[in-house]
Amino acid sequence: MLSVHSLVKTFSVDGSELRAVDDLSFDVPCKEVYGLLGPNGAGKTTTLRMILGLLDADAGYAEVDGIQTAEDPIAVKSRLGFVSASDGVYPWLSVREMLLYFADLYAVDPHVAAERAEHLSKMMGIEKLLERRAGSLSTGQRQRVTLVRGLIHDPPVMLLDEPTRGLDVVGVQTIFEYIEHLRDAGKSVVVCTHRLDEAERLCDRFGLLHHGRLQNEGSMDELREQTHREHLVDMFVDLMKTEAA
Ligand SMILES: Nc1ncnc2c1ncn2[C@@H]1O[C@H](COP(=O)(O)OP(=O)(O)OP(=O)(O)O)[C@@H](O)[C@H]1O
Repeated sequence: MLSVHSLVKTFSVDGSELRAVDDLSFDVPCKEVYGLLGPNGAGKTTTLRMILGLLDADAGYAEVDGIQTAEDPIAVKSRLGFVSASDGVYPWLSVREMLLYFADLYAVDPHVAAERAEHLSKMMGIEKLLERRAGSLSTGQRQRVTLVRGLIHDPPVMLLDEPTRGLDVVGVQTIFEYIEHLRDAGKSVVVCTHRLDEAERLCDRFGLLHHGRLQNEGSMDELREQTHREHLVDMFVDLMKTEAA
């Protein structure tokens, strides 16, 4: 279970204050896929960075299974998996070496890690790539490897930042199956994406973020009731229009 409580982050930009995340709260229980959605600059990545403990919040906190990021960052990190479209790989390691290296960083028992690497690699269709140098992989292959890497310590909470960016249709389908697997495995999942059509199909609940604030939150049906709009894309256009007016 992931809980975010009244998170605030302000940056100093060109001598003025920019409130990137403004009193943001949301919960993601087990077995739920939560779409944290918003236009460019809405505050999604800043929120993820605070949850991960990579950035200190000015106020508020994130909590994983009852443990606050600021109180015990290592315990929280061990319960979080993070996959971003901009993740790099260690080019000179083989895929297997890299997976086992990450497992070791998370203090996963080597036997468990070896079995998990095999199992997850089969699930994501990368078992034939295990001995390949990571630097020689295509974008889509690399993305699959980072998805496996994010799960190697079996975290209860997964954060996915633009997981389908740069992928072909088969790659996108793989991500969909991966997210279904995460849900079935009882994990709390946060997905940030600009692909609103994909988000509609994938997520159980949504938080629509604009200027660091949650403007609407709920299931698709609840959002429709709140906004009188059928699809996320129209809800977003309305949000942007409010700003322009
Ligand atoms: N280190 C920083 N210093 C100053 N401003 C920052 C910093 N990081 C983010 N910002 C600003 O905070 C705001 C929110 O940025 P953030 O990256 O969280 O948005 P986002 O919703 O992830 O956007 P995108 O969809 O474009 O990735 C933006 O206006 C951005 O310019």
